[in-house]
Amino acid sequence: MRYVLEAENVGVRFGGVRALDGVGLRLAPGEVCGLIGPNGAGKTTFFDVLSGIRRPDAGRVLLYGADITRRSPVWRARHKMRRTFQRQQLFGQLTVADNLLVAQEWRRGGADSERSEGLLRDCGLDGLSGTYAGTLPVGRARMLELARAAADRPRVLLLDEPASGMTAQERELLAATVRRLAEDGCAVLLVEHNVAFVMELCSRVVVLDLGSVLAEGTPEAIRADTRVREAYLGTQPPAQKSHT
Ligand SMILES: Nc1ncnc2c1ncn2[C@@H]1O[C@H](COP(=O)(O)OP(=O)(O)OP(=O)(O)O)[C@@H](O)[C@H]1O
Repeated sequence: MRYVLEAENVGVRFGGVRALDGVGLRLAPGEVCGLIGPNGAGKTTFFDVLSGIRRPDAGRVLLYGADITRRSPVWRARHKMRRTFQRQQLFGQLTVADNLLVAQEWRRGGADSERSEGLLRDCGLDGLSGTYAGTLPVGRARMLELARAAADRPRVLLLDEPASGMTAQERELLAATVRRLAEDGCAVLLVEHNVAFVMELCSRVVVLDLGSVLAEGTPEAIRADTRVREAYLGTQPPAQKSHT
């Protein structure tokens, strides 16, 4: 099996805090993998390491088997890795269509209007291409972030809380779009507090706790894992209604 993205033994310290300690993860092409865990487990720090925003104190990150640990976020983006953030990072003063155009043209790749139109349709944004991104309601803005991240046909997508602030209907659209991207071969890793959403969408789930991988497996195996229930799932609100 040739993995798209691999993390080996990743460690990050903030002073005396071990944010990550010996974390490993492998993503296969076309896989949708969920990363869950309690607040402070290290999920965002791990995303920062994978996307090149933070250099780990230990361990390596590999893209198609090549060590990219010291490569910049821009280098990674050029090599088809894309990430979204917990906080929205859209160009609010540009239209929906121009947000996608920028995502395609920044590396002088040229516009791919067919791709843009397809994504806008998939993301429920057709008809809004002339709208300023800054005026979109939160769920739509999140979908635009996904569309923008996907505009340049990434091989790896790292999505940080993509469903937060979305209605149930928007979450369905999000799930369908992520599935479609994965069917095209893109490997997707998503951090998400809405566990029901993760369990529904992902074929594999990794649980981080206190900076280490506590468990990894199918959604069924993770739900049944006593350690996961004790560390995390037991503390989840019933049916994750807090994120509707
Ligand atoms: N810049 C920083 N300086 C110091 N400590 C930090 C920094 N960033 C994160 N930490 C600490 O590292 C640990 C992991 O934090 P991180 O934000 O990665 O967790 P998380 O799983 O993403 O949490 P959340 O679900 O709340 O977003 C926590 O103990 C946090 O307090």
